Amino acid sequence: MSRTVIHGGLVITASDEIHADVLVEGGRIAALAAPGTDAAAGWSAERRIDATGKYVIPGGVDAHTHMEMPFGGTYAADTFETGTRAAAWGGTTTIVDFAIQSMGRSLREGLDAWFEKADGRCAVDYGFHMILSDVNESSLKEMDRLVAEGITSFKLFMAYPGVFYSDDGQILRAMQRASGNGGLIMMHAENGIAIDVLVEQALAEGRTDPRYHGDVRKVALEAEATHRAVQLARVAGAPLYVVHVSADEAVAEIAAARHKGLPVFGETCPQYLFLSTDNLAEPDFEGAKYVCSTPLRPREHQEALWRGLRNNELQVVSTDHCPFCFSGQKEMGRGDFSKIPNGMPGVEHRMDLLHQAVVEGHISRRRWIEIACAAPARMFGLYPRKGTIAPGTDADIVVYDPEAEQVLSAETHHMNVDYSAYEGKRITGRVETVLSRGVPVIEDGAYVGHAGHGAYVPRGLSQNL
Ligand SMILES: NC(=O)NCCC(=O)O
Ligand SMILES: [Zn+2]
Ligand SMILES: [Zn+2]
Repeated sequence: MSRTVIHGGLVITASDEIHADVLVEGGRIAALAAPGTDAAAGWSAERRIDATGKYVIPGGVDAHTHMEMPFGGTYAADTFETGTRAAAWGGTTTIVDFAIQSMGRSLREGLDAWFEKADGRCAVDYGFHMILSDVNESSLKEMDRLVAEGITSFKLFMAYPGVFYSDDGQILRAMQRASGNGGLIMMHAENGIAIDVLVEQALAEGRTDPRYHGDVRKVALEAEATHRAVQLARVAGAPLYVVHVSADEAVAEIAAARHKGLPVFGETCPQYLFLSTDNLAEPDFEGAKYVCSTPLRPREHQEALWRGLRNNELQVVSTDHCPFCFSGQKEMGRGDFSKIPNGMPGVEHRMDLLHQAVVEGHISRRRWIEIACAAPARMFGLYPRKGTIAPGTDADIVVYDPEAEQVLSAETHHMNVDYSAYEGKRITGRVETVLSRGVPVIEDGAYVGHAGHGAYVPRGLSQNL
């Protein structure tokens, strides 16, 4: 069994910061010992990593990605191969992607298609959620079987009528089913019926630029849908996880539900924490790069999101990585913002952007690891195998240099997309080494992994409840 020692670093988990030497045996962490143990005892190992002055942190868990997702007549530009490689570059060692049930088809067909896309192609480990597009008696029954197989979370949409949309009755039925089988309902909370009216009116009045995408997807319509989702979950007796929360009033809805003791959880994404409607308003159609749903909000919303993350009103930061190239894909919406494919790239930058948030004082180091590693792992039934550093857990480990300086750019990123949403942004901190189940994937600033190393991980029930 191959052995690796990481010595001299500061091991940071969601609960502790300790200077320790870490021994990896095969794919697992075998021991943590006082600093200097390795030097004194001479642990036998094939590989020694000097982490002096560096952080030793769990690999990131990104619980919201869309590799090769079909949307608006095109596909998200990252494949499982390119997207998981980019994830590895950024210190993320597990993704949970969304398999999609097509209208009129079974969950199984959708799931099989996603297994086919991912199998043998991933650089790091992966699991699946299931998007329910067609809630009916048979798909409800299938939910039970999927939960038993390790697909333990289901996304429903209150937006996108005619595509992914479920009405309140369908949502209630799915939540009731989840309350019986232990599954977790993830909600895209925007009132899509009302939004479509506003889209139609905007286009009829000649308001066609990307910034109107943000205008029509009103804060009130995110807050209203969030409130409705909470009440439906309450009636069903089911837990609820609200994805990509962007608006202060939606955070308030989640906080109010949690205050009442309801099992309601919230996720936000780096784009809502670092970008704003100013980006959507960039001239020459450049705003299209920032079209995603829920939309970017005015800067004032960011403080509520940071506060929510600090106070545990929001538990997780995922990327909602869903990249479309500016050229040829985002451009499909020139003259009609509603035809711009929704989604932004980000899987590579989440750990760095959140470290920047530590540097800027928004969150503590341990909260960084909680929201990016431990909480998503617990929320989606992967903990403690993923999301922490402890004996017996998978050796998904990042050696992170907190002093290194870097500038994010499309010139240097590894995502398969022709722009960076963070072009020119300076970051203090950088991933130096990444191990996935003990195997080096990033070493000395080079990718040393391979497609197919990443394994499918069936998940348990959510442990956050
Ligand atoms: N978020 C987004 O704009 N695209 C991906 C699909 C979704 O998460 O709703
Ligand atoms: Zn969504
Ligand atoms: Zn998404």
